[in-house]
Amino acid sequence: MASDILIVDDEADIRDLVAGLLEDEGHETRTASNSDQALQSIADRVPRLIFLDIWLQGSRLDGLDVLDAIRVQHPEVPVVMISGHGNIETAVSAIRRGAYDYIEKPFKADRLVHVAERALEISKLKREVSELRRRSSDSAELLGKSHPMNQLRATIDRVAPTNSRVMILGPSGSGKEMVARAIHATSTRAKGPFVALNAAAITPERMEIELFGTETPPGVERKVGALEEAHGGILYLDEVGDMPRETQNKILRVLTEQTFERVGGAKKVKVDVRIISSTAQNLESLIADGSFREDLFHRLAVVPIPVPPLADRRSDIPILIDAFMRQIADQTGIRAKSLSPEALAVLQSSDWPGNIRQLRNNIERLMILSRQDDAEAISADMLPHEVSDMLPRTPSQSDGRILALPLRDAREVFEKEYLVAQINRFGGNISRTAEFVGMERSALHRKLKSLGI
Ligand SMILES: Nc1ncnc2c1ncn2[C@@H]1O[C@H](COP(=O)(O)OP(=O)(O)OP(=O)(O)O)[C@@H](O)[C@H]1O
Repeated sequence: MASDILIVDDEADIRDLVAGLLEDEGHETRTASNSDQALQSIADRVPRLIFLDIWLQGSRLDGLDVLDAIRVQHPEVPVVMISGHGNIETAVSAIRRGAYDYIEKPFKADRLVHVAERALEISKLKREVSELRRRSSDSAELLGKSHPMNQLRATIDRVAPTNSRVMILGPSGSGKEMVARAIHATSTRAKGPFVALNAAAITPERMEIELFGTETPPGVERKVGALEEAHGGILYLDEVGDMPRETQNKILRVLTEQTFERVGGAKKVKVDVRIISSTAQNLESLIADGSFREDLFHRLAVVPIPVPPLADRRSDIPILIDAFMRQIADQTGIRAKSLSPEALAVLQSSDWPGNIRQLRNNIERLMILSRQDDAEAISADMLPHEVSDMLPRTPSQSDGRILALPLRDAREVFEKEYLVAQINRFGGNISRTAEFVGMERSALHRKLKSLGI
């Protein structure tokens, strides 16, 4: 298949020769005779493959500098260096700096064509792998039909196409990273990378290397920082609330200056990255006590997106359980089971401080524990203690039994008592009670009236 190939060489003969040989193989070629022309040509349209002369006479940058610029901006494009006779050492160091291969002048036609075909094949495979990765991350669908989830999805749809910096706020395990991935998947950067960095888990010294990468002498392998890795895509900074002050200063500098220097280097590097951050902490109180920079907060949280705790969207729990059972069955081969209405009600009534992650872990544990059991349905007494311990207690329902029953089972027995308990539990909030018991708000109102509540 015809591929767009850029040939960069200061010698017109070499440019014409390489172009001619590749065109004979059916490829399209463009040429550049110096570094600026080359960078401009790449900026106009990213080629599939680049042949790059190591010595670019009369150019602002030499071939290795152009290579560095390509590696930063378009790491997916393979670069084959063209080296003069006796330049092998430089060619080898170019490979260490990320060139795909080199050809030595004078080169044989079949060697040139072979190197080009192989480089194109490898880059095609890389594109396919990243496309598959992207699709598999897209398939991690945000589940839930509750009102808060619908609102969250609408917010994601609104912010995704913009370039605004988003801060996702919510307790641990509530799905903040999934929201960030959903924004990525529906944004104009969906084809670009999604790079996640947990700001809390990294010391300030290490943070600099992880974010900015290193500039090393030729021949020494360099670390590509998360900012460069995320070029053209999204950098997800997880747990910014736990970030040490020093790290906050460094991130603020990148956001204000839009450029950074690699560790050990002086060159300004510019990247095109959208930053999405998240925190489970209350940033307002961290700002009040001086442990989080207010200016950084305003720069990161241009659009704050709250993700509600699972306890605020209990009506999603049956959908989540069902999906997790199927996913875990697919992954482990353990047969998915159903839950008795009582077991489901207990799971729906529990408080889940660890949110969706805790729910998923418990479902996995339940499936493993009930693996040998012949019963079709998992009953309430098979639930781990961790789950029943999370049931909210009220003085009138000290054993949690009534709270644990869904409306459909409790109706005939103690409908009135059940509804009073749920209303008390949600502090008199009719909307939340209606959502929990699975009724329309107006229907619940009518029901309460008819029961004299
Ligand atoms: N709406 C959802 N639908 C399906 N699965 C979800 C949903 N939200 C979260 N999950 C699942 O719950 C788990 C935790 O989600 P995630 O890692 O996004 O949470 P988090 O808030 O970023 O956690 P932390 O604060 O610990 O970083 C993951 O396995 C994720 O796939």
